[in-house]
Amino acid sequence: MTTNPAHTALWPAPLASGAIDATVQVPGSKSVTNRALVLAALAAEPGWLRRPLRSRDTLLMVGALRAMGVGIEEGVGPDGSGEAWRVIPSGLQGPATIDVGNAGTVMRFLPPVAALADGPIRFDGDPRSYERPLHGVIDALRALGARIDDEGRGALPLTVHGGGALDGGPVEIDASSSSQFVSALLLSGPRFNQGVEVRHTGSTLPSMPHIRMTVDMLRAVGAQVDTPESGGEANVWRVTPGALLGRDITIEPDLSNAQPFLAAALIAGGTVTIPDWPAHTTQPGDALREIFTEMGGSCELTENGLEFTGTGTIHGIDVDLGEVGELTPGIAAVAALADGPSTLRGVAHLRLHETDRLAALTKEINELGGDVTETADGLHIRPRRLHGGIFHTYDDHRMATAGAIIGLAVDGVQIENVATTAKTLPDFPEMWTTMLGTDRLGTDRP
Ligand SMILES: O=C(O)C1=C[C@@H](OP(=O)(O)O)[C@@H](O)[C@H](O)C1
Ligand SMILES: C=C(OP(=O)(O)O)C(=O)O
Repeated sequence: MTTNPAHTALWPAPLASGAIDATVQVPGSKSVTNRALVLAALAAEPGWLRRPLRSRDTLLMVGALRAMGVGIEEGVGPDGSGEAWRVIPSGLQGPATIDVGNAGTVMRFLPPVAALADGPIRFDGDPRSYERPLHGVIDALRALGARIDDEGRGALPLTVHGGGALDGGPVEIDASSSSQFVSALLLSGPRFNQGVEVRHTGSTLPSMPHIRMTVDMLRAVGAQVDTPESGGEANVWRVTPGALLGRDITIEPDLSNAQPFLAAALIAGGTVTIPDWPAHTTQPGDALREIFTEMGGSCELTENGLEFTGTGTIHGIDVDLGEVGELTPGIAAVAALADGPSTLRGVAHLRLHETDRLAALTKEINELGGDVTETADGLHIRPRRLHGGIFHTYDDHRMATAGAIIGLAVDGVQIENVATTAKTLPDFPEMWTTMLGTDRLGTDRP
């Protein structure tokens, strides 16, 4: 949880001056875009991604796949509508160097792809990427036949010495620190000689919706995925070897990135509409409909999208966020403004996200006068009257949006390095001020 001295620019978070009435078009999902890119790159024929997210994490994925020889071209979709990427798979080649930035999806989903390449693929990234768990992917790939040189670190930086193919087969992993270990092995599984059977052996498994997203998206491109022992929640996934189809897919809006805008209606009152909210989705952000309703809002899925209405009165909540961990910073920010205490549970693994999110939220909310304590697996938040001050973000996009949420109700909040939102939502500051009808200084537009 270190502050990057290069990123000390301060952004005055605008106060909400009244009830909000806005429609906010949220760009594509990071998680869906990066899975779609990997699956298209591994397919046996070209495919299309329409309305992909263009942000740091997805452009890193594009750059990495291109470095291994995959063609990714700008274009319009086959029906002529919307911006799109055309992905043209090819024999994966090294040598190549891949910058993972601080993208969990890139650092975890691509080593299995690299194991299928011909030649060495070097992985490096931001300093924080060295600290994020990767051992589950490294150990599993070795067990499945890959050669990886990590100089004993069990983490980045490392080199995967791709042999052009991988045996695959059964493998056990402990994915309690990140569901992305499971997703990573499943996504490339159809291309392993024997497919893959992943058994999770740890006691907890976060972010199940993201694993369901992986399974659904694999099936949508023709892969066979079975969950043999799924009496309760699945902990074994079997992927049969086989060719993947090149599809034409439209990326759903990022529902986790819709969070700050929905939160704005909750805090300021009024209605925020998010067009194209999917009726059925594996995205964890869909849980916001229930969570933010319990916290005082109401919502309706209409032909315009999700219409979410708040009154300005916010209730505390006691909730297990283990399945939807990436929503925690935004929920914590709203909870700090509620009329009663909140307990957020099931998210110990957030200590190893972009930053230690439990420590960062505690410190930053408390520095504004709040009363947050860390628990073994989450946060207790007792709302207090907050005051202005600098809200540090630790290179974490969701810390920046959490600070902006608090700034709606608290005068004088300044977000350090709001540009870190570029990880998944590069236009956040402009989208935010447009929604509020204010300019950068928080003054009303004529
Ligand atoms: O697979 C994915 O796209 C993601 C899985 C989750 O990771 P963890 O299981 O590591 O929390 C989530 O927090 C992350 O933002 C995206
Ligand atoms: C945890 C997150 O990202 P990553 O994909 O880098 O794990 C996140 O976006 O909240």
